[in-house]
Amino acid sequence: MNIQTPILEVRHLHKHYPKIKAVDGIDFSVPTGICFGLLGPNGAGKTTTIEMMEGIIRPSSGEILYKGEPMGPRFKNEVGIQFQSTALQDFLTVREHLNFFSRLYPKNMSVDELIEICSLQAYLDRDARKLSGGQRQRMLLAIALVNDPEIVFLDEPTTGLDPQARLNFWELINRIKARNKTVLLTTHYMEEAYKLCEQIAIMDHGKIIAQGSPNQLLAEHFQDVIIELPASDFPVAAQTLPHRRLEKVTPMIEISTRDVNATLAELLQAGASLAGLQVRPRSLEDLFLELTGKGLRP
Ligand SMILES: Nc1ncnc2c1ncn2[C@@H]1O[C@H](COP(=O)(O)OP(=O)(O)OP(=O)(O)O)[C@@H](O)[C@H]1O
Repeated sequence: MNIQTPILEVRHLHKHYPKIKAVDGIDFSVPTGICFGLLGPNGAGKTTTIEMMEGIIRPSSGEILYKGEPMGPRFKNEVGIQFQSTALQDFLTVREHLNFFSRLYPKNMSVDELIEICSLQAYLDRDARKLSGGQRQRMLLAIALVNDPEIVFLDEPTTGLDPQARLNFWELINRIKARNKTVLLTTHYMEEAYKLCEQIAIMDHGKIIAQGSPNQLLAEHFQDVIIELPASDFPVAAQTLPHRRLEKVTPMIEISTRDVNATLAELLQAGASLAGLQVRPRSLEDLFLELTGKGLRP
C-alpha cells in the first residue's frame, strides 16, 4: 500500500430506501492510524454509513475502498467491529467469551493482551450478564480486537455510560490508537469527538455538511468567543450586546464577542456583576448547533 493511500475511502455513496435517502451521496477518506468521528443528529445516516463501510449492508450506489481496493476477504480479516451486547452468550464468563471469539479467527491478539488493553483483569470470571454498562463495553471492545484488526468500528460505544466509565473508555481508545490502529467512531458526545478524533465528518439528512479536524472546523466557522453569565446578572442596559438566553438548559446568558475586554467593560458599565462570569472558546457543540440547528442529546 502506498503510504498516502487512505485505509478507507468512501466515494459517491448512496443508500436509498423507498421513502428516504438514508445516505445521499457522501465522499470522505480515512487516513491510517487516526480516530475518525462520524457525527450527526438522530436519523442523519451515520449507522447506515457505518454499516455499509463494515460490509453489513449493500450500498444503492457508490463505492468503498479498503487500502485502495474494493472491499474483499482481506478487509474481513483486518476489521474489528464492536457488537451490541446481544452478541454475547448466556452463562459465559468474560474469559470464556474472549477464548470463544479468539478461536473464530486464524490471526489473534493473545487473550492476555486483550485483558490488559481493555482493563478486564478484575472481571475475568464474572458471568457477562452481571457486568456493569462500562465493563460490558470494555469486554465488547476486547471481542472487537480478538483478530488484532487494523481498523476498528465503534458505533456509539459510550452511550448510556456514566462520566467515569466514559472517561475509562476514552483511555482504551487511546491505547488502541497508540498501536497504530485506525478507529472509526460514531458518537453523540461532542466532547468525546473533540478529545479523541483527529478528523470528523458531520452528517445531516444523509449528506456530509462539514469535515476536517475539529480545530480546523472551529477556526473556519468562528472568530468569536463566548462570555457566559447567570441570567439574573445580565442587566437590561446590556441587552444590546449580541446574546442568547439558554433558559431551557440553564438560566444562563451567552454573549458572543470578538473583543472580550470591550464587552467586559460594557457589562460593567451596564451594572452587571461579573462574579459568576466565564469566558470560553467556541466548542464542537456550538458548531454542531450552528450547522444542524439541533442539540445533541442521546
Ligand atoms: N432499513 C431501513 N429501511 C427504511 N429506512 C431506514 C432503514 N434504515 C434506516 N432508515 C432510515 O434512514 C435514516 C438514517 O438512519 P440511521 O440509522 O443511519 O441514522 P443515524 O444517524 O445512525 O441515527 P441515530 O443517531 O438515531 O442512530 C433514518 O430516517 C432511518 O429511519
